[in-house]
Amino acid sequence: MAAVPVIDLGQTEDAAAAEVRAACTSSGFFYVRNHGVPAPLVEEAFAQQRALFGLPLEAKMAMLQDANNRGYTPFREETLDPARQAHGDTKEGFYFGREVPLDSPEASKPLHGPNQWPDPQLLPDYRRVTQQYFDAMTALGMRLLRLLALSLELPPDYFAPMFDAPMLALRPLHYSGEVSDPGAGVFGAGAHSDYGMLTILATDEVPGLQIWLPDGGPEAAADAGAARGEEGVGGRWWDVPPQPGAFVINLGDMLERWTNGRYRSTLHRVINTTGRERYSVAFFFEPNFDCPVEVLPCCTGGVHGPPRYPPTTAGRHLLDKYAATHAGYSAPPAATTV
Ligand SMILES: O=C(O)CCC(=O)C(=O)O
Ligand SMILES: [Fe+2]
Repeated sequence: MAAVPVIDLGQTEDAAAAEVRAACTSSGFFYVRNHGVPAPLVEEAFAQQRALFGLPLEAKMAMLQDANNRGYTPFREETLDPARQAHGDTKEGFYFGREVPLDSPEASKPLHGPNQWPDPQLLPDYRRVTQQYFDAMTALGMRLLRLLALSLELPPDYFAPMFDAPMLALRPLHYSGEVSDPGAGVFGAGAHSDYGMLTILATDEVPGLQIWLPDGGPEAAADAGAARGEEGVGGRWWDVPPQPGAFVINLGDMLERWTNGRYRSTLHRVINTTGRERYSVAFFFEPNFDCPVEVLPCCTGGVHGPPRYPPTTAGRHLLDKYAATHAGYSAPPAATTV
């Protein structure tokens, strides 16, 4: 079993779903190819992100991350693994969400609102290209939802109504050339698991992404069932090398919770071993803010055991996670969001 298998989305949904199930219950990461997102669109989107990060610092600081989690996060602002990091991640990033106009009723929900787009005089094509890429990621996310549902032996459209007003975040990232030093607590991105349901990641050709798997690799992870490995104990970091033309898909904590731990939200990190700068674009694909997240009936009882998590909502789950890792962010109290 490859640590991170490549799944061909050109095959039948049933065949792809079987491979998705194997990946989700073992490493929690897989690549997809034949995904239908045109290569020139990915290239254009990367060119626009490079231009965005190339703007003067004042222009980026003018777009600083707002209360809805949209905008710029400077170098070292985010500390994904506070216990092991000497300082924040050696990366800068932006968040762009689903565009929600201020006069829309949705704008009153936390994490919803208008985006902070760069000045069109500086980057005339940025918004058009990035929105097109965002829409392509959304469509791919909807396809992956069908495979996930089938992989859990649910009807293929099971999750669709939970994604009719989804929380979506495109996150271009730029890692500096600073070489990481794990022993000294210096990381491109500290070890973390993603918060939400699904992440669709595109990277450039510079390596750096790693996942934590127990000794014995993905088979051992599958055998461990819902038990989560702990960094430093009985496992090691495995490289997830760039694969031209493919996206890296991984599962987040919300899906792990929904599946009662059957599907894995795997610890991962980015280290710089080359001294080169690196660009990646993550897309976080999450359900409607009010969507209940409660252990699925197919993942409890019998061998799956009783529910390990109390019910929550997608919005509450994300707000709690953001508050734990962003220096400048504090979640509104629970009473205002559920
Ligand atoms: O840049 C990467 O390869 C990974 C980024 C990541 O893990 C994240 O943004 O959650
Ligand atoms: Fe991540």
